[in-house]
Amino acid sequence: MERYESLGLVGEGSYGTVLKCRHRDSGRLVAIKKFMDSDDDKMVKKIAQREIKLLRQLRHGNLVNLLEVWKRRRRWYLVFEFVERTLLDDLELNPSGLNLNASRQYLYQILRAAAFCHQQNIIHRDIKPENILISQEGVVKLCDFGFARTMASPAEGGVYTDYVATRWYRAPELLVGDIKYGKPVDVWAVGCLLLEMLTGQPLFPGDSDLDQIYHIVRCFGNLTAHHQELFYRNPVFSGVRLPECYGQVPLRQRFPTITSTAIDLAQSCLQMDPERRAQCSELLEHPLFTQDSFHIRYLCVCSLTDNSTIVMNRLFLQSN
Ligand SMILES: Nc1ncnc2c1ncn2[C@@H]1O[C@H](COP(=O)(O)OP(=O)(O)OP(=O)(O)O)[C@@H](O)[C@H]1O
Repeated sequence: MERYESLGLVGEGSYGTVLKCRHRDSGRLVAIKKFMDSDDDKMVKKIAQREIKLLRQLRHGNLVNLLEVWKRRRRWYLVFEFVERTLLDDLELNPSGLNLNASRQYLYQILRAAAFCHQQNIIHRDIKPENILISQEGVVKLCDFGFARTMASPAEGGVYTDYVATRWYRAPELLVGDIKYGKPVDVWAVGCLLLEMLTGQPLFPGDSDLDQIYHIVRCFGNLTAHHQELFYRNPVFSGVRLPECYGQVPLRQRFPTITSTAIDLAQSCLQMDPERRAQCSELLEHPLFTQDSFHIRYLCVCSLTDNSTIVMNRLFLQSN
């Protein structure tokens, strides 16, 4: 840590803090994620080790780049390239939403990041505005792999038992407690993000898990039969009835001014049945990105970092 000068706190998460720092020799700006004491707390240890393992495996222009890792006095330190702001900052500056071009440029890169993770059989499980970093050049970098994990193997029964995802972006299968979920949970979160970018407001701002289900049911109608069954079997909801939905308000009716192409993409993400949700790789081919004025240009600027191992890709975007 002596090699870095701290420039202040940029983030505080459940398992530690993130500091903006400058490398004293090179002057390079970095973000250092300092985990809490990991020897006392098993959860912190698990999250830190999982994040390190996955980040070492994941190198992509739209994922935050891990530069260095060390452990000192029972704490893990993760050094990342520094990225100027988050999508949450942009949304706070634009309370009535971002314009269509900005939204789809961000969305395209979020989908590239998620498609890459999915290709590697990794589910992010916590896609939300705070975890979308945006550089000065408009390059999106997905961060926070503390909850991400590799797909459960058939030997594990394809099941996951740990708790995931910030409530507002949580898919129906997670809300009812399905332990056999998969990549579609990230696709659901992406659908919520798209509409939040276009309106400036969270799509389903539930204040409890039950309220979250209510928001979803009010928009899309009843949960699937399988999810209803899981809900009634889940001890967390014992004695509770599923919200009855009178007067459904579909997306097109709720957002009449949003272009139908964007609504169509959101609908493909927000299918109640995870099996019916589109895959990220398919969504990259959606007309929202292939039609008229959307043009994306990649320029790969490759530069070797201090330890000569990491190649940084820069992505420049241009919209005509
Ligand atoms: N590389 C980076 N550059 C700039 N800021 C960053 C970087 N990485 C993280 N941050 C900031 O720090 C915040 C917390 O980071 P991160 O989500 O990785 O930590 P966490 O402890 O896992 O948080 P959470 O409790 O939300 O899971 C981010 O929301 C972002 O504002």
